[in-house]
This record gives sequence, structure tokens and C-alpha cells, in this order.
Amino acid sequence: MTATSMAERPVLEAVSITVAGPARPILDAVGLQFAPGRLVGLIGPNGAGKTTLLRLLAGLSRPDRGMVRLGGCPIHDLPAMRRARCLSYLAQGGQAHWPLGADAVVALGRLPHGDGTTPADRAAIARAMALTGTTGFAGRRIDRLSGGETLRVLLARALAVEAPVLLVDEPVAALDPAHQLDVMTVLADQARQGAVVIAVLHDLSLAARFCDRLVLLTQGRVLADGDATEVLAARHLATAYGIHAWRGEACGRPLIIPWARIGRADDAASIPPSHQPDDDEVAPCPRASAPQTAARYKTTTPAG
Ligand SMILES: Nc1ncnc2c1ncn2[C@@H]1O[C@H](COP(=O)(O)OP(=O)(O)OP(=O)(O)O)[C@@H](O)[C@H]1O
Repeated sequence: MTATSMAERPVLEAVSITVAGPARPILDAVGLQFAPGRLVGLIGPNGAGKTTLLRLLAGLSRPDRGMVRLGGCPIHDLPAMRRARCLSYLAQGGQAHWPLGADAVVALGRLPHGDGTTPADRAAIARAMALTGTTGFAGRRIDRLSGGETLRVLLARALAVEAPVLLVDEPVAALDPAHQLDVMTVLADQARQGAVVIAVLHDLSLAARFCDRLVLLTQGRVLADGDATEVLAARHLATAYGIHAWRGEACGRPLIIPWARIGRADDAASIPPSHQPDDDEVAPCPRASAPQTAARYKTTTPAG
């Protein structure tokens, strides 16, 4: 196999995964392949099934039908320690109540490799803390850090595994804009260096800005899968989220400003009638919402 075809080989696959739910399937015959070298954004409304899918991909739960394959093998056939070295997972919520130093928490990421004390372990811990801007928290108790600081330490723990597959659930949810950019840059860099990186995201513009591919889930199904322009089309935002959005463009990537719920009189009333967008209409931005325009930035609201 050539280097190129090896790099393009999917290492992580969801094969027709179904998870039953109380009223309808939580996931319904979801089939996806994830290749190394790409940052994939998993997006969709609350309850769409994103966390359920990510946990299945991490091997933390089992589907009712279908399977997850890692490197071509059913994930649960792999020895637990091998799985732990291959796959790193950041859970949603970013809470830690242990009275442990931040560096000790990051060191937990090295357990799949040994006891976390070798020079290689220490170097990996230092790298992960530098990447997340958490070096200065070494020795500080994680249960005394702020929400955003805690999330970055937990991300450092996930990065310290140095696994070829990195699965992160809402890695920027509690972060300020500067740290959101830092973390998205780190995730994109991990992908550039050859990892499979899948991030659950709610910020559509950040997803569009950084991800190589977006997968839009709704009601347990894949509604759209492709590049940001294609996936964030107005008709998809309407179907998945039930929203109209103002759209711009920066450096060839869509900027999305969620603007109004479709069919909600109270939200729609806040938009001047001449600015209420149809799916394929191109209308000017309301003055108050127009992004700052510079030579490289333009608004083309709101087209599908
Ligand atoms: N163990 C469970 N038992 C029953 N229903 C569940 C269980 N876990 C999740 N669900 C339901 O499955 C659906 C998908 O949940 P999931 O957490 O995957 O959504 P999500 O897309 O990650 O949502 P959010 O954006 O709110 O985090 C939700 O309706 C949730 O209530």
C-alpha cells in the first residue's frame, strides 16, 4: 500500500449503527467513515444523537445494531489497553471534582502507556499542557480552577494520550473567544499531523472556519455530510434547527449568524419585514447585525 492510500484509508467507521430510544431511534442506521488527517465537526441540534455517536465511536457503549470498526476491527474485539492507546476521548461537560493537581490530571492521559513517569511521558504531558495554555496550572488543584480552565486541563489530558484518534465533545463550549480559537487551532493541527479528529460543536461559524468536513445529525440521522458551504446551506439549517441565519463569508468559509426561528412570530417580529429571509433569497444584512466588512470579508445573506 502506498503512503497516500494508507493515509486515505478510513481508520474509524460507524457501520449502520442503530441505537433504540424510548420513542424513536436515538441513532438510526448511521454509517460514516473517518480518515486520518481531517478535522470533522459533528453538528446538530440538542438531542440529535451527537454524544451518543461519539461515545459509540470511542467504544464506551455498544449499538443495538451495526458496529464500530477501528483500523478494520470491530472496536470491542480490540484489547482495552490497545483501544486506550489508539483512541482519546474528551467527555462533554468538562467537570472534575477530584482534589488533584492539574498536571496530575494531565498525567492520567499517559496511563495507557505506562505509569506516566518516563521521560517520554513527561514530555507528552508538557507538550499537551503547552498546547492548551495550562502549563501555569501545574500544581493547582483542578477542582479550584474555573470552568474554562478545567476544560482546557481535561483537553490536555486527552491530548497527552497522543492517540491517532481524538474524539472531543464540545471542546470549546466553556471557552472565551481567544481560547476557542486556540483550541480549534490545536485540533486542526492534530488532524494536519495525521490524527482522526472528531469534534462535537454548536458554534457553526467556528465549525465552518476550522473543520475539513461537517456531519450534520438530526433526529439520529445524517442530514448532510460534506464541506461547510454544502452542509450549512440554508435549507439544512431550516430542516435541522428550524432557524433562519444571516450568512457571510470569510476567506471562502461561511459565517453563520443564527437569526430567527422559522415560524415563531415573536422572533420573526424582530426582523424588519423586508429582511425576513426565504431559503434562497439574497437580502441585505440588517445594519445592526452586519459583520465588520474588510477587503477579505463579505456578507452574502442569506442564501442556501
Ligand atoms: N441512556 C439513555 N436513555 C434514553 N435516552 C437517551 C439516553 N441517552 C441519550 N438519550 C436520548 O437520546 C437523544 C440523543 O442524546 P445525545 O446526548 O446523543 O444528544 P446530543 O446531540 O449530544 O445533544 P446535545 O447537543 O444536547 O448535547 C436525546 O433525546 C437523549 O434524551
